[in-house]
Amino acid sequence: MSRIAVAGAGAFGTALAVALSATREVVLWGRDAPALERMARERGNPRLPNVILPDLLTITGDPDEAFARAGTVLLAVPAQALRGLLAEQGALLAGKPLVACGKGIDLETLHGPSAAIRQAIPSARPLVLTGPSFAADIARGLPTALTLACADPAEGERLQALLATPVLRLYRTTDLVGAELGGALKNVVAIACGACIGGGFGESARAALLTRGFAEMQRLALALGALPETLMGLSGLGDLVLTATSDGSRNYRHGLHLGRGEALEERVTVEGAATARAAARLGRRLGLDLPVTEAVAALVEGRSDVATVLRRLLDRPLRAE
Ligand SMILES: NC(=O)c1ccc[n+]([C@@H]2O[C@H](COP(=O)([O-])OP(=O)(O)OC[C@H]3O[C@@H](n4cnc5c(N)ncnc54)[C@H](O)[C@@H]3O)[C@@H](O)[C@H]2O)c1
Ligand SMILES: O=P(O)(O)OC[C@H](O)CO
Repeated sequence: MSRIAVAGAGAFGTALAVALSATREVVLWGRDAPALERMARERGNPRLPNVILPDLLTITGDPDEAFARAGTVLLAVPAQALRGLLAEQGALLAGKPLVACGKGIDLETLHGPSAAIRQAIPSARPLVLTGPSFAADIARGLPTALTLACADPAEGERLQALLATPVLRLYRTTDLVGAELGGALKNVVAIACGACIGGGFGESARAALLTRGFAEMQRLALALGALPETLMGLSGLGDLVLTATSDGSRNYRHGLHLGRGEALEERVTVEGAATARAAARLGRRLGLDLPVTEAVAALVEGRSDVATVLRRLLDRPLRAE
């Protein structure tokens, strides 16, 4: 079965469905029936302005129609919603390759998406698709390169061929933990970088935060079993560079608003907020020093403000790099 189902009809799920439906049979499934009817009628998604949904793309709210005949399912829901989705649709998703496209750590279990899949649906085979990519760029057919992680090299190669397009270039790895942690943790550092610019501390300070934040990403990911080279690739450094320097990123913009003391955007997915709290808990559990992560956790929990957390970072004892 070469049919691909995409679960989650937000910006990213829709963008992936648009990109893949040029050459594959794709069905896009979501949970919000009125929004899906509107998308099917108007051939558009308000989260992706000016993108026309191809006629060949099937849009449905019926899980049976979406998943029963699908050979591969892409899971494009926010990290805090993944466990719920897996619990609801477990019977239809059993035994299939499930490609996690979300970027975050579950706040309750402290699991990344591959462990969440393994725990909820033991017969499913988890993969991770991650890397620097704005949904709008993918949907418009702009060139993009991502990491596809799969524990089984043969299955990874098969899925790489299935999901790559002439403009969506996929690199393979077997390091699921490294790929998913790079994608999750860069959102935390992006909030820090946005807050730095929003607070008026300048681009030199942002470069320092990006670099020291990356050191933390590596520290935590390696402690959890990731390979160093994965963090140096698209899913880690690559995505960090995009997300921590562009106000196209919702995480970076969240930081900008925090730094400026402005109202936060409503009904916008900001994965780094919950993931900062989850990563801080993991770091404390493992006895790791994660000062940037702790600073972002304090900001998003409202325990501190940008000037105070920056002062605290600067006042840390001097040390070797
Ligand atoms: N937007 C991007 O540029 C982009 C790029 C790469 C990765 N991602 C990742 O993709 C994930 C989704 O982000 P997005 O941009 O699509 O967010 P979004 O806010 O645009 O959409 C999220 C969608 O998930 C749906 N959803 C939530 N809980 C659900 C559930 N239990 N069952 C079914 N659907 C559910 C919502 O209805 C919504 O349609 C995030 O983890 C994000 O980090 C996004
Ligand atoms: O808008 P953001 O901050 O969720 O970032 C989107 C993608 O993850 C960038 O690779």
